[in-house]
Amino acid sequence: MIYSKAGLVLIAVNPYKDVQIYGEEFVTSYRQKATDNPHVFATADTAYNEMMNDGISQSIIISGESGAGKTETAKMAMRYLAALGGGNGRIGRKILETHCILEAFGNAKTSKNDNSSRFGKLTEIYFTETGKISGAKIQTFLLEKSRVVQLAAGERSYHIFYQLCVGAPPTLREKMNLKMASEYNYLIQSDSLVINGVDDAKKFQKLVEALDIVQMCKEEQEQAFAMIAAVLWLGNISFQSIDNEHYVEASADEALTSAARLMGCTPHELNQVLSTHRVQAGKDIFVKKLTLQQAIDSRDALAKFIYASLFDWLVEQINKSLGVHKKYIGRSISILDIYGFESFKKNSFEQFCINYANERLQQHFNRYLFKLGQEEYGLDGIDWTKVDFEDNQECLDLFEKKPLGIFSLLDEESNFPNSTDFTLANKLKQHLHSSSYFKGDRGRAFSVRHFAGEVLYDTNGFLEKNRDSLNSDLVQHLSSCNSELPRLFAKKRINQSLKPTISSDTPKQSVGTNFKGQLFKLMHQLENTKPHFIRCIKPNCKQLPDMYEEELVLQQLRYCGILEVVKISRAGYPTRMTHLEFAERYGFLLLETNAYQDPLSISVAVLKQFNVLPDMYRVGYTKLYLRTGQIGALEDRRKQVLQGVIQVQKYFRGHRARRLFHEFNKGAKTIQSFVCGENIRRKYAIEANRCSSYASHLLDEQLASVIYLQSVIRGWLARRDFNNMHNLKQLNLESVKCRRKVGRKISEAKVFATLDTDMPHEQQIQVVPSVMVELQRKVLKAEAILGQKEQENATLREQLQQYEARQLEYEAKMKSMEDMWQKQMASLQTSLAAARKSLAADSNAGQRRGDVVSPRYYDSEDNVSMGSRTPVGNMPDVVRGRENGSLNAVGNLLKEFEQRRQTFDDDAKSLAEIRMAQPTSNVNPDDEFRRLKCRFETWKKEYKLRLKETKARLHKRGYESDKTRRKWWEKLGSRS
Ligand SMILES: Nc1ncnc2c1ncn2[C@@H]1O[C@H](COP(=O)(O)OP(=O)(O)OP(=O)(O)O)[C@@H](O)[C@H]1O
Repeated sequence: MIYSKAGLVLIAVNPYKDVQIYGEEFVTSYRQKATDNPHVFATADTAYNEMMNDGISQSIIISGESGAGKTETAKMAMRYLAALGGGNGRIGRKILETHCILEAFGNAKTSKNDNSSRFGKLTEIYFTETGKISGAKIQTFLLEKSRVVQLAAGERSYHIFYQLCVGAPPTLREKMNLKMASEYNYLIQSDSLVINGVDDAKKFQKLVEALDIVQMCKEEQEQAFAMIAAVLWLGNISFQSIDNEHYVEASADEALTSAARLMGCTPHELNQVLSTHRVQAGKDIFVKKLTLQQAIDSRDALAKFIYASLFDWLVEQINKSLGVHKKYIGRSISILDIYGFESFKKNSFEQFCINYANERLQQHFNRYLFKLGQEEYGLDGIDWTKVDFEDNQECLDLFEKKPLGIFSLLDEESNFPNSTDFTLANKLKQHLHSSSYFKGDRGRAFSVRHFAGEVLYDTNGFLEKNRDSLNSDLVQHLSSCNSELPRLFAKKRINQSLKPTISSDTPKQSVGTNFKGQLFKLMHQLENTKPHFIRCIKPNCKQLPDMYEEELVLQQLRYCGILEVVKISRAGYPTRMTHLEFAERYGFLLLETNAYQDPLSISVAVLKQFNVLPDMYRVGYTKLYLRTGQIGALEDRRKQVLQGVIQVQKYFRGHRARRLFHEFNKGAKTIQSFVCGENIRRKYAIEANRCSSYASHLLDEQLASVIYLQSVIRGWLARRDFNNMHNLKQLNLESVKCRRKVGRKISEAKVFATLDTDMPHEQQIQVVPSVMVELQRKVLKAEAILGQKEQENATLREQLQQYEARQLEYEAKMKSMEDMWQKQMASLQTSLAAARKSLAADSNAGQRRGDVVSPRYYDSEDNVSMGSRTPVGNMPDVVRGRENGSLNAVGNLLKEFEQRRQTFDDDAKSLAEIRMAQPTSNVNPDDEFRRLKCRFETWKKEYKLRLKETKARLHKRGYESDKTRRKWWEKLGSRS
């Protein structure tokens, strides 16, 4: 087990081997709280849950010596958080891939750690309200750039140099004129080019993949690799004396041309900037040649500047890729993985800064765990015996105090133009010798008593590194290069130098002051979060598994204050909660909830109910303080009860959901049945409409067929019956005797059947032959048919009688019409005859009197006039001649009358005949009679008119009638 807990601090011992405790099953196990064994996952889980529950940003502060496993632990914590708040998965993966990039460019092999982080790193992971990762931001601190140009024995430069040299594809190698690592001066300073068990080529492939994942385009990747190659080629630039004064210029070789090409300038330009220095004197600018050392420093400064700028640019690109929308920034978990405490044989400015950073972190650790906690006891009225701890405030003062702190003195000395590392060492010794944490040493050295041990520093290079001055010619040169990145780096540097300083008198911020400011900012940031501490312990100095150097471990535990943490945890009350928080969290566990009203009494009642001994907790004015392990029982019970509640809720909700489901299901089915019914009814109505016409047509056809069949069958039956009857008749006639015999035989048989039981049954059947049965059946059938026929006959007879009656009726009508006709004819004839007679008589009288008789108008009532014949014989003779025409006209009328009468008589007779002959004829005699009568009436009217006209004409011609005639007419009138 590599993890253990000391109070609130997780202790992680580096196993230096794969311990198989970081798999998915472990993530799930801690996520589901299936286990609560100390683990980095448990710490990350606590941080995540506290962030989600309390809405407060959290921090996981990982500290320990170099090689103690801080970076690995930070990676595991991030992996767990990525699994918890993976979001869409992409952002989580990106965060994890950043390790690969930053390790390649910011990690190197040191004597303490094969993969030592040479920069500090704070990764802030942002979460949404729902706990999903929304983005991240990486903050880096003070990259050890001296490593680019200077290596200690057994150490390597940054991994990327070796990875590029061995892993770059041929096209890239050709483009950058890349050689093997052993051909570059910067890399061969130490004898260590490879790391055991590490494949740099493979690492390069992984790096390219990671760059792809963080969406760095191939062009940008190539530009970054070109800068790495440029740094390598810069290191290979050599200088040669050009005069007796030892001024130098760069050798015009492959290194110069390659470096110049990669930077986007000419070899001449590069040579100029590396071997000369422009000095401004008033308005004049002088070009000062550089000595060999100055040229080398200039070259190395350029290489360091390019590399450090490239590292910052990479971090910027990564942050862009992990960028998060502002609205999501609110809650975060920050993971701090800062370089661990370092103590080498020779410690330089870098170690000085790194160890100062560790002092700051230790101070944060002490403040949170010892100072604040113990102060709080006093303020909250808890009886507490103070636990002593190693407070590093004095050590920090040694670094930070103004004006006599190391940083202030360093800055002061850095600003003196004639100062050297010696003058600096002397100054420090002079001003700080009274501090118990400072000790001056021989020559340029001094030592500081850090919380983790005493470290001897060599001030060699302190001033130069603190100044970090870059020849403005170099910056100018970079800004005029054709390549994009050198121009960008120069621009940034120019912008930084243009930034206003605190006052115009104060010089540009030194590296030390800048770093101090960065750390202050970092601490302020961490103070706004709830910290979770992880202390990494290095089990041995040989980086070997299963090797435990007790002394080394104890030293680390002691130095970082773990023993005090344990002491405080045991004596103190690490769990603290306000009364309200406690009552809200555990109050529901009380059996009698109504008995207590205020949070304090609820809290105390809960503690009593769970038998927490009075020694195990303290009640403060505002908070409850519990000893280690006491809250566990309460938490367990709470978890148990909550699980029970959830279980009950689950069943209740399940039941309610099921009931609702059944109700909805029933309702849905009812609606469905209605809808289905309605649909089917509608369909049926449509179908029925469509079929009914077809069915009726079919029915008609079937009916016709049935009738036809019936008629055929009936016809056949009638014919068969007729034939049977006919045959029967024949049979009757021919076999009267036979029948008599048969009848006798039957009666005999019947007698025998009744009397003679001896006679066999077969014989009895023979005696009643089938003929008899058949005959009887036929007789019955014939009788039935006969009855039917008789019925039909009776119907026909009845119909005949009806026809006859109607015929008689018609005949009677005809007769009466004929009679009337005859009468009218007779009357007309009589009228005409009388008219003729009277005309004749008038004619004779006229002859006798010799005067003219003027014609007279007849009465319009012709039927009256027709009742008598005109007395033609009485017509006067004198006018007879003239009257011949009139007589002719009368004759014509008479003739016409005769003809017409004949015609009407004929028509009437023929109609009567038709009626008699064809009672069912199409011709309707009644209608025909009516039409005939109509015709006759029309003709009669016309005829009367003409008769009247004729009379008038006669009268006009002066054919005066005499009294007789007038009398005749009057007689006619009286008769009517
Ligand atoms: N949990 C672990 N399991 C297995 N190996 C580990 C673990 N932690 C650390 N190591 C091993 O120890 C080495 C050093 O760890 P790491 O780089 O994390 O140390 P560090 O404290 O970050 O050092 P530095 O301060 O120098 O960066 C790793 O390369 C790895 O081989």
